[in-house]
Amino acid sequence: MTHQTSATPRTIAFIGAGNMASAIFGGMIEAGYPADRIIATARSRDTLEALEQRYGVTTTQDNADAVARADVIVLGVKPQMMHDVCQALAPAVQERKPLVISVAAGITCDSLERWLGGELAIIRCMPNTPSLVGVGASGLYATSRVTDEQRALMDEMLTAVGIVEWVEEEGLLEAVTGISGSGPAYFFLFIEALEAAGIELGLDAETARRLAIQTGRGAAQMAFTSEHEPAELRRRVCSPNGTTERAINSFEGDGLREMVSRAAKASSARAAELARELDQ
Ligand SMILES: NC(=O)C1=CN([C@@H]2O[C@H](COP(=O)(O)OP(=O)(O)OC[C@H]3O[C@@H](n4cnc5c(N)ncnc54)[C@H](OP(=O)(O)O)[C@@H]3O)[C@@H](O)[C@H]2O)C=CC1
Ligand SMILES: O=C(O)[C@@H]1CCC=N1
Repeated sequence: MTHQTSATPRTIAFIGAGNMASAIFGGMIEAGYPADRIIATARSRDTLEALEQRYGVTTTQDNADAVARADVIVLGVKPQMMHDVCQALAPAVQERKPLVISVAAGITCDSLERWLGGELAIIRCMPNTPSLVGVGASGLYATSRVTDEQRALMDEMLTAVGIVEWVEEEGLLEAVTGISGSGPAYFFLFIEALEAAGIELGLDAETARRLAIQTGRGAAQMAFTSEHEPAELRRRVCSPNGTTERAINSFEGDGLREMVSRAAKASSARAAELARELDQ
């Protein structure tokens, strides 16, 4: 990871360093970001000790202390915790005025700004867990106080762990949630189902799992690198009147496309619902 936008890497405090936040900073460190510029907070000492050991980051249970030392804060607690965590942090945030990034599903910039005491540069981010292996996909929205330099810093942080798509309307982050935020789970489910089908067809569990995972990996890699669109790649697997055609017809007949559309819309709608439920 290069640091063209800043001579000295910024100190970044991850408030609530759970699955998602640690996937981001784990990926950043893997890409070369200095671990001593990352502060991670959580409630339990066990969580923090595991993070220290695995990534070499600085840790503390004191969120305000982490904010006091940071140029950028990444809020990574569950949406249901966000109000209380922000209210407790408001004095430290107002004193330091860091760039505020939230990865929480649903919670709007308006709620965050109100809970943190106002007049802040806020970026809302919808990342996903494959950031941990450098293949993340993040959607980003910035409020009007965010400077070009802060956008560039955010790009630098997240392109180290995957692709970045900025959206110009905050509401579109709910669409991003339904596609790429929740999306890894859809693909894991498909792998689980393919593995189970392999077992039903007589393969042993280990073989079925290895074949299912490698097939998902190969298909994604081909879709990513090929000059052809996914539909063309699919057609190239289907020999006329062959085996794949039977399987694809079975999926189409069972309404796979409609199922995927309903699932993505359900995730997206839940993000909007969380925003309404938790705005206070
Ligand atoms: N998981 C995913 O795929 C994605 C998640 N997100 C968003 O990321 C956020 C976190 O989700 P996820 O990482 O899965 O959840 P986790 O439960 O793994 O992480 C939450 C972390 O917050 C810590 N925490 C809780 N309360 C406090 C507090 N008061 N002060 C400091 N830390 C605290 C917890 O610490 P402790 O371990 O000590 O309990 C835990 O480490 C959510 O808002 C979610 O919407 C966004 C995109 C994808
Ligand atoms: O399930 C959730 O609510 C979070 C947000 C997107 C992925 N995981």
